[in-house]
Amino acid sequence: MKRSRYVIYDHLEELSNQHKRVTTMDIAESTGLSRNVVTTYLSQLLTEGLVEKYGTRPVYWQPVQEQIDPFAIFIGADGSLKEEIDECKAAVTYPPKGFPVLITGESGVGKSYLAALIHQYAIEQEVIAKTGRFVTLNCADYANNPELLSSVLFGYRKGAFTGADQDTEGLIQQADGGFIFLDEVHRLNSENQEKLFTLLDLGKYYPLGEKEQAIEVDLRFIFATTESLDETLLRTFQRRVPMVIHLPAFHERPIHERLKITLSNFVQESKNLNKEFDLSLAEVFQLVNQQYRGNLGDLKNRVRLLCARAFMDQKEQSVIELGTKTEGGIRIAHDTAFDLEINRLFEDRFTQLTQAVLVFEKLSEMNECRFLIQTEIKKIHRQFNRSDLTTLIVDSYLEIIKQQLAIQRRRYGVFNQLEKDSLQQAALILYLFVEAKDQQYQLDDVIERVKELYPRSYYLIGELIDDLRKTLQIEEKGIDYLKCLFLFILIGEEHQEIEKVPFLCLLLSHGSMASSIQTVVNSLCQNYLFEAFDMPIDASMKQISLEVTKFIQKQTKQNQEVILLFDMGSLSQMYKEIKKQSDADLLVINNLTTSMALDVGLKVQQQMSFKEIAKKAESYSELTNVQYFEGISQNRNIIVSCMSGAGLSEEIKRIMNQCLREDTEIITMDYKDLKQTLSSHDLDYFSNTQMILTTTDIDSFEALSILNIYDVMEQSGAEQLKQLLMQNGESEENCEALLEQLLQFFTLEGIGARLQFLNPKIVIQEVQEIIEKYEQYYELKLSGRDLLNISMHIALMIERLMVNPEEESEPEILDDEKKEFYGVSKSIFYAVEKKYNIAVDDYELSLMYELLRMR
Ligand SMILES: Nc1ncnc2c1ncn2[C@@H]1O[C@H](COP(=O)(O)OP(=O)(O)OP(=O)(O)O)[C@@H](O)[C@H]1O
Repeated sequence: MKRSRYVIYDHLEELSNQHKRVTTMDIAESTGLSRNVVTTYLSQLLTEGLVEKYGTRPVYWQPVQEQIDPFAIFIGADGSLKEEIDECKAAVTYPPKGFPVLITGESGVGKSYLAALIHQYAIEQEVIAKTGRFVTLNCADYANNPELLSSVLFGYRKGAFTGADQDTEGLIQQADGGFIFLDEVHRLNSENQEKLFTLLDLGKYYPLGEKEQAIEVDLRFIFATTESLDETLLRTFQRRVPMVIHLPAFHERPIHERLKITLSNFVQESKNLNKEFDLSLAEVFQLVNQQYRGNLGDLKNRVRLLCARAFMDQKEQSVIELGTKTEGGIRIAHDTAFDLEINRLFEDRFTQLTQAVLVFEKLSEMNECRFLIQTEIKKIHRQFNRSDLTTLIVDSYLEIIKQQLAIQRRRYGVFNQLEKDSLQQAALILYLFVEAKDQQYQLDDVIERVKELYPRSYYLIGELIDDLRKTLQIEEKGIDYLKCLFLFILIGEEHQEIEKVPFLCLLLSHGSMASSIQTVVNSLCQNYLFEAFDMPIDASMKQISLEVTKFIQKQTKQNQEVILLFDMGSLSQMYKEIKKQSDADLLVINNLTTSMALDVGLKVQQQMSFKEIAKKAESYSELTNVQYFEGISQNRNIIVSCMSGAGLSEEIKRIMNQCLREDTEIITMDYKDLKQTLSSHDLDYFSNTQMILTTTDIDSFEALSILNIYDVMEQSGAEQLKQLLMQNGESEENCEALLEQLLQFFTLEGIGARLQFLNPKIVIQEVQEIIEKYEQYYELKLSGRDLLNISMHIALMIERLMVNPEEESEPEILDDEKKEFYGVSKSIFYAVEKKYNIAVDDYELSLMYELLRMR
């Protein structure tokens, strides 16, 4: 509910709009609240700076008039031309007198319009008086008569030339206190240029026929040119006019701005003719996607012509139709306005939306998450005004999404369960995304989670958005959030079918056969089974493999089984190329036909196992060859999988690669994937796997050796690892090196993670020396796990004592053994105590004693 004081504000605004001088009593009557309550709220609004008062007895109230930025109506000012507009603003306000601006760009890009807005901005900013004029001159109009131009610009004295019968002031004089805008400035001849430069440099000029008395003026300059700045005159100009603003051609502007420009032209015509238009989107997009020599000016004329013709033919009709609306259309009403306030209202709504609805905990609840998005979108939708241009743009986006969805539906056989309002919601989300500029997105973990939960759906949405991006030329920034929102809205519950498909299935062909087979199979199966790549006729194996690599890289799950059907070429070469990309199972079948793809597709759909599909494929036809590999890798391998994350597994892989024979492949796997792989395959699958190293115990085949990395820190675990490695031909030396490196890594790693101040690399050495001394003195050999434990204890103790020196502890009564231990310890710790300025007291020593005595 709206806060009461804002209700008061609304009433005040309404009363003021009726041109009333509003008193407290007026508001009390209008709201039905008591005078006292109204007074209290008004004072709160006054403090908030939302209202102001004037007069005494009675006091009148009025809403504070917000300063309107004149550039706000310049389409692109808060979008692609934001930087340029900021520069214009700086040129106006730069003390003491701003500086001149040179606007470049093709004909009709908005140079004159921008110049006029700069003038308005200067008035708004009070850097010139309200009476400061905006005087313009197109130098091209006088290009053949420089004398005349000079007289028009600088004025003349009586008798300066034949017919000069009185002193006449020039445009420069008229612009005194304001702006002069010189369009097509490159058409000035050299003499006039000189005069202009003197004026720019000294603020003085001589009218024609005046040699003695220079006239001093205080004016600002804006120049414009359609020429490139390489031209000599313009280079001299640039030295004096440091601020150059380039306006891009219409076709270079982003699509949403081209749409705004085009539609606002129609709105203007609707106003002129006082008629509504039913506009076909095909017509709009034809206009939007064209290049015009005269840019926005030409476009304006084109729209005017179109409207005029249709008006002539359909004068009697209340709504005029423009183009055929088979591909959708939008209604332009004469009161359709481009409401800047509304626009501003939505500016950062996309970020708010993502933050409000992409809640990590809810992501796995498809329905709930979608409901949240829909609720937020509905709230935003309610703020839309039917007569606003924004609505038309959203409608256009809706049509574009519809078209792209139709393409994707044909290709992938999905997007079949769209809810009624989904398209409208997606269009609004897209609108908010496009308008949300310079927003900070900080939900990376959310994206990762969505990718993990819905990998195939995310891929499909990615393809849709890639196509949309091409059509709309939208920015990359934040695109992943758009994908997430689209996924919930457009795929929704359909994800269950999409995610069920367990393999990556690819069709590859020279020419367009792959994509047409893809269309048939995916549409018949009503699911995304196959991705297809049509390759040029002369595509090399390298190009093909590059395409496949790119595709695999786009997938969230990298190690998925791949089924690849292709038309011609060497089967074994294709197999080899693709196998390089992934360790996962691979089935390659050649001589692709539609019925073969359909057969494979159906088997995949029925969740047949990889091996069964591969076996069945062998019987396709005499012409077909099949090669497949089911197994974790063809090489002798060790799988490393740490529950605490890929980083740790990668580190262990690095160490193993350093220490072990080169021909042992170390494969890292996500812990969940490992569990799944173990449960969904038989032992044969792991025939080349020597062992699996994990951080958590997993149940598996008895014949498969699974070792806990932490057990390897123990004597018995270390022995087991060594034995296994040596059975497979690893030298004892390599095994010892590996054990030592692992131990060091875990010690360093564990301690490093816990130490806040000390450098673990240095401390660990000192700690190792301490432990070695104990081992020597007591003739001990500590096992890996104990070593880790005690090293950790000592390192953390050193830091703890540094940061929080302990109070002297109560002396305890010591037996002989302890006495000896304390004595030895004092000398062992001596160096460290000195270095870190700490005192290892009896209490600490008693802990150490306990730790070591237990060994
Ligand atoms: N950013 C914009 N937003 C809205 N309308 C614009 C914008 N830029 C230009 N226009 C409109 O486009 C038309 C052409 O603009 P303008 O005349 O300023 O172009 P120009 O670059 O000065 O052209 P020329 O070089 O031919 O003089 C005008 O009707 C103007 O109102």
